[in-house]
Amino acid sequence: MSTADGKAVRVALLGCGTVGSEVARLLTEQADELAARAGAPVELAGIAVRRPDKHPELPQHLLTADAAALVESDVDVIVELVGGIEPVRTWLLTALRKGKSVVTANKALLSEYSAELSEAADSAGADLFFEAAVAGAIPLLRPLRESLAGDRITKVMGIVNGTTNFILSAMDSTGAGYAETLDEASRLGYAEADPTADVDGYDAASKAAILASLAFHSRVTASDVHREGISGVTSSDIAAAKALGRTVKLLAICERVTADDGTESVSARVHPVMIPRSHPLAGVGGAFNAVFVEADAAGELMFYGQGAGGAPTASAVLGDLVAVARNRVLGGRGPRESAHANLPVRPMGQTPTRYHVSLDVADRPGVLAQVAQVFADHGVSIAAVRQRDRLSTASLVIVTHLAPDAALEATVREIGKMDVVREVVSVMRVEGEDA
Ligand SMILES: NC(=O)C1=CN([C@@H]2O[C@H](COP(=O)(O)OP(=O)(O)OC[C@H]3O[C@@H](n4cnc5c(N)ncnc54)[C@H](O)[C@@H]3O)[C@@H](O)[C@H]2O)C=CC1
Ligand SMILES: N[C@@H](CC=O)C(=O)O
Ligand code: NA
Repeated sequence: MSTADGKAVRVALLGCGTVGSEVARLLTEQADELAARAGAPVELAGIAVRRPDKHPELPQHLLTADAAALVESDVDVIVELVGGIEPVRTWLLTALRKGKSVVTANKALLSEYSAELSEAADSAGADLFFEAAVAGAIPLLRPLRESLAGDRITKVMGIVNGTTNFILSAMDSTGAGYAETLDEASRLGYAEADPTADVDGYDAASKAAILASLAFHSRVTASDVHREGISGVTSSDIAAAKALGRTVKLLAICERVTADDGTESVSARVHPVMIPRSHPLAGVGGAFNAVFVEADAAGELMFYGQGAGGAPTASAVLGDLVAVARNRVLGGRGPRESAHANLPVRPMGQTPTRYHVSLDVADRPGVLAQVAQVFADHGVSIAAVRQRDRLSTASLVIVTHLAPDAALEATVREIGKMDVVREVVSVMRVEGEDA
């Protein structure tokens, strides 16, 4: 299997859809360049697809529907671009246990099974690389794992799902409808095979789990991540945000939280937020992704670029493939995963957040005081209040200071039941402003 003797690095490509077809194209078109960079030819030895008869454009002698057999064949590296958990998990474990390296973009799999996959890679001395799994083309996982390995990361926050950002950007700028924008995102190759993974926040939650694990040297799985998608974001929310000079984004937020007694935990969450239109994340449109990283010594860093689509994602896959090939040529392997800190995950209810609450209330003396009292009863401090009168109704906008999320949720629940409250127009968490 070793290629230290200068033999070609033989690659099995599993899946040749939106991303896989671009990987196959780049591997073929840039064969000479890649060989020069890797130190040996990087040879496409086989391509597994569900229906080989549907791919007249691909070299027919390489095609197979039997991915398991291709994994077992004489190949050095598996590039997995099929997606989903099984049978992919079994294929990749088989490959790793036989010492074959793996490059994958499969965040759904990694966010639940990275411990098992990394252990298999470690035991066999193989590489397991997945830069394409988070924020597509943007080099983000390698900087977290390698460049920032000597620093102490405190926060990773950003837009990590292109499909939902594409939809929210369109709703904000043109007022376009939700369904038509989602169809367009699927047509452009941004959405997952089942787009509910995007709109319900599962895809972003998987990415948050991968980011939190790497940033905080701990094991965070997708099921540890608090998840809310964008299907509940209404035109009232967008309008309420606009009226206050804010916009709505779906963010993944991973934080190191230090309790009063000094103990540390990790908070990982995905939900829609209002951010000021002047915030750098507010200007990130379409399927672009952007991620802020805060570290003790480095300060603030921002990573920006194309987070979805065939060619951008293929760029990250090819980068990993060249790294794996180089390691094969030199006879070593790349940096391992580190989960030594083993920090616990903090429940969402105990995570400090801030809320924006927009209400229509009866325009009578004392109503504002009654509403404010409910916040006080739950220990929630108000940062700003704005009131506008409209005939017998007043529109009230309240922004809180930081408070445990459970206290904020309970406050909003109680306010919704008050007689003087005609309608709870919009409730959303706020980020990117001084608390
Ligand atoms: N499309 C995008 O923008 C991005 C996708 N990803 C990830 O990349 C992976 C692939 O995504 P896409 O290319 O969009 O998917 P896709 O649906 O376009 O392609 C999937 C490919 O897998 C093949 N396949 C499915 N079942 C198979 C089986 N049992 N045996 C052999 N081949 C099989 C299909 O024939 C197809 O060629 C997924 O894990 C996805 O989450 C990651 C980042 C961005
Ligand atoms: N469906 C994903 C693709 C990239 O990971 C997205 O929309 O971001
Ligand atoms: Na990336």
